[in-house]
Amino acid sequence: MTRLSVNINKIATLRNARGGNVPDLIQVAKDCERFGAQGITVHPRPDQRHIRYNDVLELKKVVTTEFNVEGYPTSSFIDLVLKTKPDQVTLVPDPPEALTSSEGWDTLKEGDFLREVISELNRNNIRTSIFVDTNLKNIEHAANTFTERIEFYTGPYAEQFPHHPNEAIAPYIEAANLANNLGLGINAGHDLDTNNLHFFRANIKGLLEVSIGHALISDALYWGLEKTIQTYLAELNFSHQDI
Ligand SMILES: CC(=O)[C@@H](O)[C@H](O)COP(=O)(O)O
Ligand SMILES: NCC(=O)COP(=O)(O)O
Repeated sequence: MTRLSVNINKIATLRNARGGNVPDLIQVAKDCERFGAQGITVHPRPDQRHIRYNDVLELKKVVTTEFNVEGYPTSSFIDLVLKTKPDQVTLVPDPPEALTSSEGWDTLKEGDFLREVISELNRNNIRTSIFVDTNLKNIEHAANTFTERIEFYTGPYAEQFPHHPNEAIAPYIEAANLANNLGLGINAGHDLDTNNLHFFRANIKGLLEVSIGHALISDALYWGLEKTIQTYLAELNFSHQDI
């Protein structure tokens, strides 16, 4: 089964535009779960332009599904997640000024750093996932970092999919096979949407979780949040009633 974790960064972007509490991030997280989401993802960035550190702490109090916090492991991020104790932390190698995530870890070069951070999270019973591209060397070395899971950066897949779907998925199939052989759990995310999700899910063996924000929240403007979440769940091959 592939779980859908809804990334609610964009709800915070909208809220922050006016300085008040509309839309209410906490209520949206609860409603995503009520509509069938099996997880909530947030990615607090250093400038807190969307998710604020306090949001993470408040969300922890209400999220009853899997709570996944993504980010670059600065000392303040590590302090935050140790205090919050989410179900999963996804480590992403974003520089502070990044517009959005656009690459995975170099797991050889950053191996010592990742091992140190992941060991600390493991000691605190927090599952880790690390954001990676499909370079097989990066998958191989990911297995030496003590991480339980990897998250495939699916931006390049999403970009190529409309023109050459088979070419777009090929490196992910190969990387997923290697990850499965190495015993790494597989998550995926970035620019997944209703056009490209089903094909990705159908081709990647052992896909445990997708986290989706930008396209899903944009679709919700037209279809409403409930119908949108139902639609994404259907693309993942199971419906609300089956959960
Ligand atoms: C790791 C990843 O792909 C997502 O967290 C994505 O970067 C969303 O972050 P933004 O909402 O800040 O673009
Ligand atoms: N980990 C990926 C994520 O949470 C959402 O990415 P996107 O759907 O906003 O591109």
